[in-house]
Amino acid sequence: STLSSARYGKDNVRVYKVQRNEDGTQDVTEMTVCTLLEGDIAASWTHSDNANIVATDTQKQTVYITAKQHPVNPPELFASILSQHYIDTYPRITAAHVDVIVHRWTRMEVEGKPHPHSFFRDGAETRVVGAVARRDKGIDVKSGIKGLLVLKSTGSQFWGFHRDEYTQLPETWDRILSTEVEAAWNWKTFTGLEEVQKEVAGFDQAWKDARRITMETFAKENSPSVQNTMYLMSDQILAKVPRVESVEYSLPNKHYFEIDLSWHKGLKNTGKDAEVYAPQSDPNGLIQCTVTRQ
Ligand SMILES: O=c1[nH]c(=O)c2nn[nH]c2[nH]1
Repeated sequence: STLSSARYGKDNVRVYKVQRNEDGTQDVTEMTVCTLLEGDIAASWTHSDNANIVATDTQKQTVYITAKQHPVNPPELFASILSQHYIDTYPRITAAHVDVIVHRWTRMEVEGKPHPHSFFRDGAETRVVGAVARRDKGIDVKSGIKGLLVLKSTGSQFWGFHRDEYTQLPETWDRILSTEVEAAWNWKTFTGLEEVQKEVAGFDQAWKDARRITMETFAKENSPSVQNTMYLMSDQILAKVPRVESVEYSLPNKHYFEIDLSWHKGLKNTGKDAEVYAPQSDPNGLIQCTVTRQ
């Protein structure tokens, strides 16, 4: 046998960092980090030789120390610093993958004012980042949104699709549309940390733009399909963020089925009379795309 590929590290490293500001307010960041290393490490798999293995526990400690000694925001900067650390520190490591999931702690409004040090978790939505530092090849950064659950009660259609003896789905010009947004945008490779540092303001702006574009397009478009709507979202993000080379969406179609209640005294609850629906846990549609610059 031959070892065709290998990477290893520590997953689910939970990190919280507080920033105590001059004005007495405090900011918090909570993330879950995964680091995976590649390089001249095959001997650990094939010859029980661990000489070049940076232990996963060492990687966990490195996450904590890096979070203490460097900014954790924007997550693209933190992930890039952490991944580049492995290339700079361990000659046998050739690639370091760092994935960061940032959880939401939204500042509370108390008596009409932002509270200096109290926050709440407004949803399972996360901001996600993947950074890969490769020796002598720069740093690739992928930013994204996960778990943003949205629904619209109308303004969604699906008709004109192929019909044959397997097709039961009726065409619709007015349906509920719900999805859990997974979106990502890939940045042009950074030559190194200096170039990442120059983009720091751009990372937060891009995340705000991508999140706004996603929700605005979802809300405003009378969607002819999930496919078309996600393409319009991607196109706008590419137009807004010149340094992004491609945009990816993966959108489950979380169905809400009409319930025919006509068996009960002729109760009308389908078509234009539909008001009570059955939300479906499964199965779900899944629509995916990658859109790149022309
Ligand atoms: O937006 C949609 N796209 C599809 O491909 C599909 N198939 N069934 N329902 C659907 N809705």
